[in-house]
Amino acid sequence: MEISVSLNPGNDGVEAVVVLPPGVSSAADVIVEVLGDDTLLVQSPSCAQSVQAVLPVAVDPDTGRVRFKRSTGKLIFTATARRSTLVHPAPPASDTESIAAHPSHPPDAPPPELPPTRIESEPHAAHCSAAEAASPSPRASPAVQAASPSQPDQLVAMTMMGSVTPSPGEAPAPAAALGRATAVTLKGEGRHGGDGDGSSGDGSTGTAASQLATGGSGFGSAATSATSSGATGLPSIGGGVSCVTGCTASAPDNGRVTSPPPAPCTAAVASGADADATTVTSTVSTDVNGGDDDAKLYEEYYCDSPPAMPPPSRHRSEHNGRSAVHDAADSAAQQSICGGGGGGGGSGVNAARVAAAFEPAGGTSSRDAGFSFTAPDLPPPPPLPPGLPPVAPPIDCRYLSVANALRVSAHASTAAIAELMGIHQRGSVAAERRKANKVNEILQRVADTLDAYGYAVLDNYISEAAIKGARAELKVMEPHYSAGMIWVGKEAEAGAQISVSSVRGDVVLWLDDQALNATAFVKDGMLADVDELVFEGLRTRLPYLAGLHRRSDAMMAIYPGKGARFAKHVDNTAMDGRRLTVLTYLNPGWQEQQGGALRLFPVREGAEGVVDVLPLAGRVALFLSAEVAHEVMPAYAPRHAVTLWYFDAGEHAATLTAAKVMPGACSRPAAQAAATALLRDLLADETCSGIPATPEGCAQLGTRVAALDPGAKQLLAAVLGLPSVTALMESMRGLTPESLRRRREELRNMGLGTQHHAPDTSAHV
Ligand SMILES: O=C(O)CCC(=O)C(=O)O
Ligand SMILES: [Fe+2]
Repeated sequence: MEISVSLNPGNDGVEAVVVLPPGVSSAADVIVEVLGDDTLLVQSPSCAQSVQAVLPVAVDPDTGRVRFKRSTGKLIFTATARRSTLVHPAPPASDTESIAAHPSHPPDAPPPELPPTRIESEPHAAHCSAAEAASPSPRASPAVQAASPSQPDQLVAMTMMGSVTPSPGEAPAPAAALGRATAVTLKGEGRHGGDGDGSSGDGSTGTAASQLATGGSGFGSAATSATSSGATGLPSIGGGVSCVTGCTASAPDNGRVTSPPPAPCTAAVASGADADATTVTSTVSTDVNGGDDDAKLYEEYYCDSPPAMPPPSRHRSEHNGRSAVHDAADSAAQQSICGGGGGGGGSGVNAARVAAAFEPAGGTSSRDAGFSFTAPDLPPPPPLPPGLPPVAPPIDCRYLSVANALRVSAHASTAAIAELMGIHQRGSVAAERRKANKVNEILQRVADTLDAYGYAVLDNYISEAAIKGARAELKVMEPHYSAGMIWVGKEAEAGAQISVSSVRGDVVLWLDDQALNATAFVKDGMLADVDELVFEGLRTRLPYLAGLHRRSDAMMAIYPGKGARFAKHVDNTAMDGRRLTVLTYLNPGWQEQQGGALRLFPVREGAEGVVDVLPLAGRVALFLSAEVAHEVMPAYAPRHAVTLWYFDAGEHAATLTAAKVMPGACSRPAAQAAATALLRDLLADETCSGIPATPEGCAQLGTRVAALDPGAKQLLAAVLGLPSVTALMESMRGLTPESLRRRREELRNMGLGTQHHAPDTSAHV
């Protein structure tokens, strides 16, 4: 007999009844985890079985509880629903021209009706019947309760590496000033070497920044005000990370409204334990990921990524000794934590811990009871204008896509459709006017949406042909992708650049304009259209975008699946010039159960506080870089996206000027490597760090820190948010086993790292 799981959705969460196979007689022999927030993983190492079941509501993994009912021999897992709102694709525009471009939506088919807080979903292509049976209909989907505002959120300071593309006529930034660690660009020698080290003394601006401090429990007992990381002082892309407690508290409780979550396709209806519950059974854990290519990519870049199957909960090892399966999983987890060898800068850093070395100093925002989302100098965002739905309806931009297609040859097939649609009638004044009006109307809707909500979702903006072509072009470049880098440190120049896959699990490739010339679909079919949208469509319509003058290089990103994610962050907390973040998704056939949603945390009063945006092919998501916190939910299939940031001329110029006048701290590669290696050991799990939380361990740590060269010490101090090397040495002297342990525990509790998705199993009986 196999493990089977019956799912019982309730109004405020879900209950899963797990029927154990014979021989498994205690909860202690079973490991229950939540993957992402909607997949339950039940493992029985003793009988080498595991089952995944897609939960009918997204749950908050931290609320998960497992009870064992001796009377029935069943495990009962319960978790509270997470409140978020999934953005479903925009329905096709109802105008006949757009409809004509949708062979699947004949002109006489009425567009689906829109409920106030969401967009009706187009039916999923391939639902398993089990899923259908197991899940309530979207309309019947229960409203779920608000995420607990008391739940601690995380604050991480990190900055993504990046680069900017100068405007035409503008001199490119000097290579050293770019400060990229492993940003790889296919072309452009000199500017885009693999190790831009930023060592030439470009400093960080120290301009507006979130107040971060180390807190009192570990290193640096004196809370220090440290400047949030960012690409301050650099044309490289920065992004401080602020996660905010209570960000959803004021939003109306509209619930997460989703389509029926399809079960993994190996699921089958089984006669379950409880007659009144639908049972979803599967014999093995399923992996919706793609094929060998992805596995290879994963292996190549993700030796420290969360494993496909999260490590077993701590409960088991604490109470029940170890089993072979557990050992294997743990060793995978440890590998994920410890990563490869020393050196620093490599993928072996337990960066979740490193990144989490920052703690919130406390409330700094007048707007929120918790922490500041935004750069402090920004005015509070305006409330949502009355009468608008709490979630910005996605805007169907197929018409724009087709109109854009007329400009470029890459769109041959959509251009043909345009011809058919009658908008490509050269010489017809009426047609041109009609087209211009229509384009204007859609662009205005985009601008109004962005203005009202701080974000906008555009569906079908990039044509299928362009997506297909771009994917083919990018496939060729895949060997050049490398792990996404983040800055960890109070100042971009003083922090370490490390690969932190548990925080940022993508691999990226930066394409500057020169490299883009080697592409057709990416450049002309995609990015030209996005530039057009921003510079022509939005810059003229929104006053605070009027200063947009250039954009970053294109950051092509792949999340290889296996739970790769990007932790919650705000792109620009350091006033580095970035005003608008634009994401383009390239994932045909993306399914909800594959995860990978862009989760937005808009802060407009009256708007829904959490919105999930699936990375659907052709979809473009825009948001204000300094306002909207966001994260990429764990992706269980390869997820392709392009990120562009658009810079405000004034803010950007100030950043660049400051970079020139403020010589930075040391970021020489050797110092960085040494600091990063120590950080890894310092913050990694005790089991693999080699620095136990004992008096000897603390002493050892102190000795190692003392032995670092001054540059490395300076980096370490910066990364830990300490004001000086002296403060670092003091904090080492004051370190106790208890404070070291506590710090590590805090890091775990911050939700980063391998324990993130583990429900609390302490209620085992
Ligand atoms: O890929 C996404 O949806 C978001 C990526 C992101 O947050 C970033 O690149 O800063
Ligand atoms: Fe971001």
